[in-house]
Amino acid sequence: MSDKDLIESGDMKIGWVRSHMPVLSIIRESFEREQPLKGHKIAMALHVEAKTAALVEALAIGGAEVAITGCNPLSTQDDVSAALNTRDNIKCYAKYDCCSDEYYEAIDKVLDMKPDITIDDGADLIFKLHTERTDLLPGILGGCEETTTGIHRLKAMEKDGALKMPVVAVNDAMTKFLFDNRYGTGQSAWDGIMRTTNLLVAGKTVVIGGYGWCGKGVAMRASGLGADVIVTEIDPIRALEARMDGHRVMSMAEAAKYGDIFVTTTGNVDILSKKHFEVMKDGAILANSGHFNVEINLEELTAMASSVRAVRKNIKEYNVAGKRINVLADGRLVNLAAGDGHPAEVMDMSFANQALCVKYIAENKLENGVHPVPHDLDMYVAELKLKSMGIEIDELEPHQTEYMEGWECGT
Ligand SMILES: NC(=O)c1ccc[n+]([C@@H]2O[C@H](COP(=O)([O-])OP(=O)(O)OC[C@H]3O[C@@H](n4cnc5c(N)ncnc54)[C@H](O)[C@@H]3O)[C@@H](O)[C@H]2O)c1
Ligand SMILES: N[C@@H](CCSC[C@H]1O[C@@H](n2cnc3c(=O)[nH]cnc32)[C@H](O)[C@@H]1O)C(=O)O
Repeated sequence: MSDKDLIESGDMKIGWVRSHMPVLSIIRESFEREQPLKGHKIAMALHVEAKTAALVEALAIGGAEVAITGCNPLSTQDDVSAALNTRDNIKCYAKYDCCSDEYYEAIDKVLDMKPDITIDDGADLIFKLHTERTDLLPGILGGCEETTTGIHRLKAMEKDGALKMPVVAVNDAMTKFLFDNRYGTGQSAWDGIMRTTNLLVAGKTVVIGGYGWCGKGVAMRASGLGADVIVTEIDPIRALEARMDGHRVMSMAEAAKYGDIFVTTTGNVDILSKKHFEVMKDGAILANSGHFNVEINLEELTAMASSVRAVRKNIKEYNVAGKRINVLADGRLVNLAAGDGHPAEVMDMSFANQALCVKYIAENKLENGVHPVPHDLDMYVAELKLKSMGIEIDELEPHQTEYMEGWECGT
């Protein structure tokens, strides 16, 4: 594609999602009027695709200078990256399928702007700031973190006394994880798997590793598509939830024998490894929708395989003792590396939280450590979303408040 065609294609994608992100649009309009980010420099490492571009535009329109790169070597859409580079006060360094060196070089380039605010998805920028770029830490007002695993990583740093900046845990806003992780991953993981394989889900046995917010969504949609769902867990409560939601629950050692399609959503390593590959059926399909490329142990699978070949775009077939094991998108997030990521209406709420939290960091002096998203911001996003959907809800009447708060008439 020529540069002109790339930019045109990126602009079209951004225009489409912008018109389906009403909450972010309202925030963008207020940012344009009030310029709350004037003079701020924002460094970002997020999936560079159209919804992220809509967030980047809102921040730049709010007065900020923005530099962005990817947070996953396979999720960047080069047309969106090209379109972003035509905008004032925005520089994008992300490139699809970059090698590891290029990936980390781009993170350095973003940090070269000397940001005062960061936005991460997986804590790559913050990790770099605390290792090779510590000279920049005194200039940092704070950062935002988009995802569950990033927050685990930051809380571990905080516990060790290693976290030297404030970070807002955007993932933990209710208007983020209850919708993005559950309904977003629930839909987009299946979108990625179905468009990549062009196979039927109905009648298949689907094994979901992990029954957290992502796992619940992926399992719920698999059931809806007609699959027989098996869940694996390490947490007894979540295992019980899965069972009572109607799924079978067992160990992965057992489930590995039955699965036609496996989807990992744990944020943990080695959910699928040698002992599982050994007992899998011929033709099993493996996808990850959790974290980086660590949930499926591809090193072990490669070592076991007599041959590996590409059988379709984003599908590699490993021949293991005469059985074919198919891995989607090199074990990276199937919804982003083999699809377009979450639906726009879901990212609308996630990125509304990001925009409001960036403003919150710009306007408040926060202590070093991991901070929750302020409850009123979370509620504001929910209210705007409901309004954009044309939904009205009831309000407590004074006597109902009195009843709920009193103890005299409780029986
Ligand atoms: N694909 C996406 O777009 C997307 C969206 C949101 C979050 N994520 C990522 O997905 C992962 C899960 O996020 P979440 O919000 O669902 O987290 P969560 O903490 O709610 O759920 C993770 C679940 O995995 C379980 N688990 C951990 N180790 C396990 C093991 N060895 N076997 C079986 N289960 C195990 C945990 O008990 C937990 O119930 C994180 O890495 C997060 O960053 C991806
Ligand atoms: N960067 C790591 C960490 C997981 S990304 C998971 C996050 O991606 C976010 N996400 C999912 N879909 C999209 C999208 O379409 N655009 C931007 N971000 C997305 C979502 O909010 C979730 O918390 C990795 O690539 O493996």
